[in-house]
Amino acid sequence: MAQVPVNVTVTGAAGQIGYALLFRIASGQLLGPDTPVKLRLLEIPQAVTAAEGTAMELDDCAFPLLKGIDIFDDARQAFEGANVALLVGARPRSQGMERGDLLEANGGIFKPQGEAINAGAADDIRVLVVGNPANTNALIAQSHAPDVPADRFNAMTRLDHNRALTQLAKKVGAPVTDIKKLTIWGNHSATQYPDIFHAEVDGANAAQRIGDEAWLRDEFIPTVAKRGAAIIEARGASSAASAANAAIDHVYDWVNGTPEGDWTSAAFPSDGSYGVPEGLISSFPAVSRGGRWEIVQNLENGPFSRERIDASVQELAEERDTVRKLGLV
Ligand SMILES: NC(=O)C1=CN([C@@H]2O[C@H](COP(=O)(O)OP(=O)(O)OC[C@H]3O[C@@H](n4cnc5c(N)ncnc54)[C@H](O)[C@@H]3O)[C@@H](O)[C@H]2O)C=CC1
Ligand SMILES: O=C([O-])CC(=O)C(=O)O
Repeated sequence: MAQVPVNVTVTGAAGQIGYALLFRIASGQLLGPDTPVKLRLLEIPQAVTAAEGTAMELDDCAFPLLKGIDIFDDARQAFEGANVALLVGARPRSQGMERGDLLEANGGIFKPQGEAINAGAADDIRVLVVGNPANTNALIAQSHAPDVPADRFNAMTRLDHNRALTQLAKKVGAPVTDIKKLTIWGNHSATQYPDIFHAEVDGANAAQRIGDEAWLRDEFIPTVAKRGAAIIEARGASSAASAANAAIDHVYDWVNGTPEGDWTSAAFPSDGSYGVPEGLISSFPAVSRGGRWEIVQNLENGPFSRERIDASVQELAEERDTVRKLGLV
């Protein structure tokens, strides 16, 4: 029997990540090679024509799995019947903008989008927020969708995870496929904590194999945490293809499950595990089973890790307090 297409809504569809993402979704890489998709693109009115241009190119690829493309400048329409929503469009930080201003500006985007998801998305909706500040934008959207289970709102830390995989693989001279059980904890920001204490290189503990805390503290962690800024510096624009790739990885694993014997990193509402206050959308070591994320439990975190997890979680709590004061959550 022919499968019913999955509705995938993408916001910021005419942006750089959108351009790198849409062709991969349409070719089957988001949900798998047997799942037909319909794209629902949301843009601001000024960028609708650009989105139409991308839609023309998508048509010109004749992707067998692509069963339709609709373009909207209205969130209610764009999220109608959505099964998967990738919230990429966001207000970038402009010069002189304080963090509070940025959070407020993004509240104007993510609050109505959360309401629109609540009003019209499909019962199985899964939302991944990519637009920065991703964790708190996800919290804003989630808090305006009271009828949707909170754990359907995720923020993306998979790009940080993938960055950490490659940095560690290069250090030990192993292929990335030999690295398992890495974790990004906390916020998708410079306070994030990439943790290799539980990671394995071809089955051996990574931290013990490297045995060099100075490298960990002074090279690995800052390289991963500040990679976004380094890309902006080098490229003159923020990461786009790698961000799109991470969004594909995140949703693919969420829907299809993570491989046995490994875990990944994803940000979703805390259940209080590892001392992260309940409800904060924080990154955890996570496996996906039956279409739901589960936090990997019972990892022992020493003082080096604890201090860094706490600092990033503290930043998330401060962002939550700021948006609370603004009446956004
Ligand atoms: N979580 C992560 O790991 C990463 C997050 N990002 C973030 O992703 C976001 C998008 O990045 P780019 O595609 O490079 O930006 P971009 O500026 O090229 O594209 C953003 C698009 O969003 C659209 N947009 C703005 N407000 C909208 C709204 N209310 N509804 C629908 N569309 C709207 C804009 O018109 C624009 O086309 C940024 O916030 C960036 O910081 C980027 C890289 C990694
Ligand atoms: O800072 C940005 O806009 C880009 C970003 O999140 C990243 O590359 O991790």
